[in-house]
Amino acid sequence: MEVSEPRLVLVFSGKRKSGKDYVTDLIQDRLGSDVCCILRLSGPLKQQYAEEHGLDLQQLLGPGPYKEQYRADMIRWGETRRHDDPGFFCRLATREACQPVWVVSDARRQTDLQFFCSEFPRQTQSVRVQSSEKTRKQRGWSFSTGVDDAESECGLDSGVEFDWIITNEADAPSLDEQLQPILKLAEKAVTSSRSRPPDDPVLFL
Ligand SMILES: Nc1ncnc2c1ncn2[C@@H]1O[C@H](COP(=O)(O)OP(=O)(O)OP(=O)(O)O)[C@@H](O)[C@H]1O
Ligand SMILES: C[C@@](O)(CCOP(=O)(O)O)CC(=O)O
Repeated sequence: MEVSEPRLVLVFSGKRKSGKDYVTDLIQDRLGSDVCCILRLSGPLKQQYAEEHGLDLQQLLGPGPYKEQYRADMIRWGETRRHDDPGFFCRLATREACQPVWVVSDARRQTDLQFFCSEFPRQTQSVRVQSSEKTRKQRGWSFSTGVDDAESECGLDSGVEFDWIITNEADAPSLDEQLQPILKLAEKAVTSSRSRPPDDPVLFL
């Protein structure tokens, strides 16, 4: 299914090891990859960084400890590119997206959210994934100065009224239950995209 403009853009943010990738993978699994794509703003950043530094891109993209050795430097490297053009990685990450539902897995800065809100004001919904420090530690997180106290991790801690908050904890309601309203919204967006011409943007929210 190909559309020229997304019908729904779900912009996710959350602290390291809150489970952004886990939750966004679940959404794609429930909706199917023909209608839902996952867009990682860090994807093109890591790709260029890996090429310039001779690193293993697959490991940089994965959940393991490899990427953590390079995180502080990747943040600095990305910020020099964002300095002149805050939408640089947002544009690169979205350029080949063709499904009606876009799931952006890793917004970190106000400028990331502003990009989608200004490009797709009617379709964009912000989603925060939250987990306790205890749970994040169990998933491998530990505080790192220069990372966990920097904009990359704290840029969306305040000043945003999220449309949805997902609590990714063992004792919270199941993710399927918490994601129900978002999945319904996505299904509605997909249904409306089937009944309208592809380039007719739709106000469905
Ligand atoms: N609800 C869950 N049940 C089981 N495992 C989970 C759950 N949520 C997250 N995890 C696991 O915790 C680890 C961290 O999750 P994930 O990679 O999704 O976090 P993230 O917020 O994308 O982290 P980062 O940005 O720091 O890489 C992964 O190994 C993931 O499989
Ligand atoms: C360098 C950076 O893109 C790393 C993101 O890695 P991850 O999404 O946590 O796997 C963070 C940033 O851009 O500030």
